[in-house]
Amino acid sequence: MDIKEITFSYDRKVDRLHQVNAEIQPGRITTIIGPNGCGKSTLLNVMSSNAVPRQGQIILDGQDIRQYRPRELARKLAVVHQQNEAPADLTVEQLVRFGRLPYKTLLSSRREEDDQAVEWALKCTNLEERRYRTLDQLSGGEQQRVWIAMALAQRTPVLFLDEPTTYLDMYYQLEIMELIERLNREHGLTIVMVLHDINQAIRYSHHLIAMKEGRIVMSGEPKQIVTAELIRSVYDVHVAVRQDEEAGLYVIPVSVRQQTPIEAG
Ligand SMILES: Nc1ncnc2c1ncn2[C@@H]1O[C@H](COP(=O)(O)OP(=O)(O)OP(=O)(O)O)[C@@H](O)[C@H]1O
Repeated sequence: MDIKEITFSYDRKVDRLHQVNAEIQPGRITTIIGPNGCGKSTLLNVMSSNAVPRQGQIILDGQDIRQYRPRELARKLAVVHQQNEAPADLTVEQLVRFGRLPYKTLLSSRREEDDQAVEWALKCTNLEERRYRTLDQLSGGEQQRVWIAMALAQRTPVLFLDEPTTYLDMYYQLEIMELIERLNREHGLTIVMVLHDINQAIRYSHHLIAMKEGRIVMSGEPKQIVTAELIRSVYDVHVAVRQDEEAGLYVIPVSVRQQTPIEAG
C-alpha cells in the first residue's frame, strides 16, 4: 500500500494532513504514533477510504482505493474503529457474522465459506465459548475481541486498528497485542494500527510512523528511530530510552519538556 502526497481537510480551510507520503509493507505490522490531534485517525480514515483527501492517492494492489467499489475494498481491507456500538440484543456470533456482508449477494443464502470464516474468526479471538452471549455480558477485553473478530470474518489480507487497547487494563492490553502479533505472524495479515502507548508500539511493530501536526516526522524500524530526541520533538516530553534483556527497547517518561513556572500568589 502506498500513501502518496495526501493532503486532507475536513472543512476546506485548515489542512489536517499535509502531503503525507508513506509505504505500508505487506505482511508487516506498522504503527502510527503521535500526540493527540496530530492526524493519526484521519490518516487511517483516508487510508481506508472513509475520508476523501483533497489531494493525493492511496494505492492498494496497484489501484487507487477510490476506484474500488465498497464491497471490493471491504474484501481487501478491514477496519476496527476506536468506538463501536451494536444493538444490545445481538449475540457475539451474530455480530461476527456481519463481517461477511461484503460477500453477500441479493440471492445468496448462508454459505459454507461464511460459516468457516465466522468459526475461524471466533477461534482466533478465543470467543468460541462466548458466541451466544450479548455484548453486555462480556468484559471490555472480550468486547474488543468481538470487533476484531468481526473484522477478521471479512477475511481480508489487510487489517487496520485504531487504538485497539484504549480503556483496557494491562492484562487485556497485552492479550490484544499478542493476538495482533499472532494474526500477523501465523496468518500473514498486514496490520496498520494507531497506538498511544509508545512502548507497545516499539515492542509489537516492525515499522513506526511518527506524526506531528499532520506531517510524518520520521518513520522506520523502532530500534532505528526511537531516541529521546525523537520523542521530545514529537510529544514534547523528556524520556529516558533503555534496553532490557527481557522487554527489549523501552521508554520511560521523565518530565514534560516545557515547565511553566508557577507564580507565587
Ligand atoms: N470530523 C472532524 N471534523 C473536523 N475536524 C476534525 C474532525 N475529526 C478530527 N478533526 C480534527 O483534525 C485533527 C486531527 O484529528 P485526528 O482525530 O486525526 O487526530 P489523532 O491524532 O487521531 O488524535 P487522538 O490521538 O486524540 O485520537 C484534530 O485537530 C481534530 O480536531
